[in-house]
Amino acid sequence: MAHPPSPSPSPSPVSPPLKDELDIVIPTIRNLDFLEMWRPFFQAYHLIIVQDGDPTKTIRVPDGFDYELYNRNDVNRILGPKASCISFKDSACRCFGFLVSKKKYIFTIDDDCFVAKDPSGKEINALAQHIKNLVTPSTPLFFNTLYDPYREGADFVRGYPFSYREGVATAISHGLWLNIPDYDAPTQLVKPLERNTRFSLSLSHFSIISLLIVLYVDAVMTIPKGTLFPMCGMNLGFNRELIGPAMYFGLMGDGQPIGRYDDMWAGWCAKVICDHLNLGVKTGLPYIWHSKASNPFVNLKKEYKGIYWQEEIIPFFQSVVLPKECTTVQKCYIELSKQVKEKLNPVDPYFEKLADAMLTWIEAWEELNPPPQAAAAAALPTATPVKK
Ligand SMILES: O=c1ccn([C@@H]2O[C@H](COP(=O)(O)OP(=O)(O)O[C@H]3O[C@@H](CO)[C@H](O)[C@H]3O)[C@@H](O)[C@H]2O)c(=O)[nH]1
Ligand SMILES: [Mn+2]
Repeated sequence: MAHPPSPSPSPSPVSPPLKDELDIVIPTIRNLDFLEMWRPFFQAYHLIIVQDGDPTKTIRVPDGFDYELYNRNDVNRILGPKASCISFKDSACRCFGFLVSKKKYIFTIDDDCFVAKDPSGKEINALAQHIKNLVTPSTPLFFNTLYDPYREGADFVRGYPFSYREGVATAISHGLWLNIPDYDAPTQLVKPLERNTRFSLSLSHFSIISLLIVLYVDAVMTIPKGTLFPMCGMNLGFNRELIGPAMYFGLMGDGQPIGRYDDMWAGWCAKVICDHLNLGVKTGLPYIWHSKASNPFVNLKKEYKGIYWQEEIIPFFQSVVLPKECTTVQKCYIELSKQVKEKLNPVDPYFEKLADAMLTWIEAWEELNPPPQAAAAAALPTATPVKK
């Protein structure tokens, strides 16, 4: 008789992907009860919480999470005068978490973003999808009409050059949102009730049910080289080793003439640099459920200058040419800062301040993230987080 099959060894518990190579960065002004819903997906990972606003306020973090928390006093203590480049009273403060992290990957999420469900009703593990997006190549050089060719069940279509099929390394994974889409204030004002949901039923005339099938698009696509995009920071993953120094969220909020363009600024700078360094940016899955409709009138006050400035900022980024000597993100960023100062200063003196802050950011980045050989030599003091 054939030997009965030996019982397969009980599968070792699968370790969450990139568990020790990824930090989750959360900017916050409120208690982090939202983490309860994310617990199954986030608990295995280290969190970096950047507390904005009043540092004397205590932020409640649910038990069982491994985290370090930084408030404004910590930012000032760790960066000294360089703290001037980290925004106050704006979600832009999140980039401090990118600075102090020591991991290869970052996932950043807002505290009013919850677990969404896909059309089958299954809960979406947004973190796992970002990881998939980041560890598979991008295709910025030639558009694949079946979108992500590396996805299960897809591939490159006929006519897609084989010489391009290896793709390029993916630097950024940009996720989307159900319920409250990331609209600017004017759009939010004119469409106060619009929700991006799988569907919503509205009864009219008691007999007709109109299904508002709004956008759950089951796709991940690479943003083509040479094309900018509006990067939203609320559901965003990136490879910190590939593009980290470009993920500066600018000077926003308190004391600044503009707010809520932090992620946009970072996205425009990062995309121009990704294009120059042949790195990829993806957008699409995963979706999160965005719950908070921030006050459009307050938002309008913060973002109105950005709404007309961007009509000059976008042509600037579209015209940026980075010299071939710019072979690292830092060199690209320093060159970009020079061009910002020269070409955007006529738009508003704010851009001279922003260009200087971009340089301060790079100095801070290099101080906290020295290249390995320099670190060994200098054994620089690293950030001493509030360990919990
Ligand atoms: O002064 C502040 C205000 C907020 N935060 C934290 O930042 C995120 C986003 O804040 P919130 O969700 O309240 O505001 P939204 O209008 O929905 O944000 C959208 O606009 C972008 C702003 O740049 C943002 O990425 C989008 O989600 C929350 O975690 C707040 O706690 C803060 O740190 N400081
Ligand atoms: Mn929000």
